[in-house]
Amino acid sequence: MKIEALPLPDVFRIVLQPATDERGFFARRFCAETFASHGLETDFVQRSVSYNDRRGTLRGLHFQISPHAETKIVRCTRGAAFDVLVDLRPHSATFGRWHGEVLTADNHTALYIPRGFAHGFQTLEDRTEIDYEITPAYVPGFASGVRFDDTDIGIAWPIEAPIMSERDRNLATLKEISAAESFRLPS
Ligand SMILES: Cc1cn([C@H]2C[C@H](O)[C@@H](COP(=O)(O)OP(=O)(O)O[C@H]3O[C@@H](C)C(=O)[C@@H](O)[C@H]3O)O2)c(=O)[nH]c1=O
Repeated sequence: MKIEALPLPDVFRIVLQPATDERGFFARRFCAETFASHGLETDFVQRSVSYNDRRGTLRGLHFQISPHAETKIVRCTRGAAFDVLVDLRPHSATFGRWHGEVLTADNHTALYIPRGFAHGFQTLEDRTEIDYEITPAYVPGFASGVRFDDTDIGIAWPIEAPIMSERDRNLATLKEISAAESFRLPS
């Protein structure tokens, strides 16, 4: 497994290094020692799956507010998705900046998204499945998010007219979140 730094601090790409033979391959996709040596969390307490019927489905941008902010490992196990994370750490030099990667069932790539970031994705194929490893445990009342089309973030989503939940369409902008006392960031 290779752990590669990405343009935003503390975000990593995890790429499998398959040992291939005539049967197929074997590859490690989690190693506590390797993760710890890169300063990454090792105690993921929940695994979840997101199944999406249609190409163009967009979920996000989501985060859990403090003190239940989550660290996630995200991979695609079926189909393909454009996966996006946004730095929402108020004191970060890259606050408000986004990064996107294409994850597919075949490119054997996962993203490590630390607490303090918002996360979302848009599916590039029908019947796309996204697999999560999450820590700490999900707490429903602490779910929050920021608008997918916030112009201050400026994400270049690949497919127009996304299929989305009403909740996600009505999320606040980063400016609204930062200005309102009742809104809180993930850290
Ligand atoms: C996210 C989540 C939801 N749930 C429940 C709450 C709700 O009843 C149902 C569906 O939840 P949602 O509508 O929030 O699912 P969804 O819109 O897919 O939310 C997910 O979006 C992506 C972008 C992420 O980054 C995830 O962490 C998560 O926020 O599942 C859990 O039990 N555990 C979880 O970790």
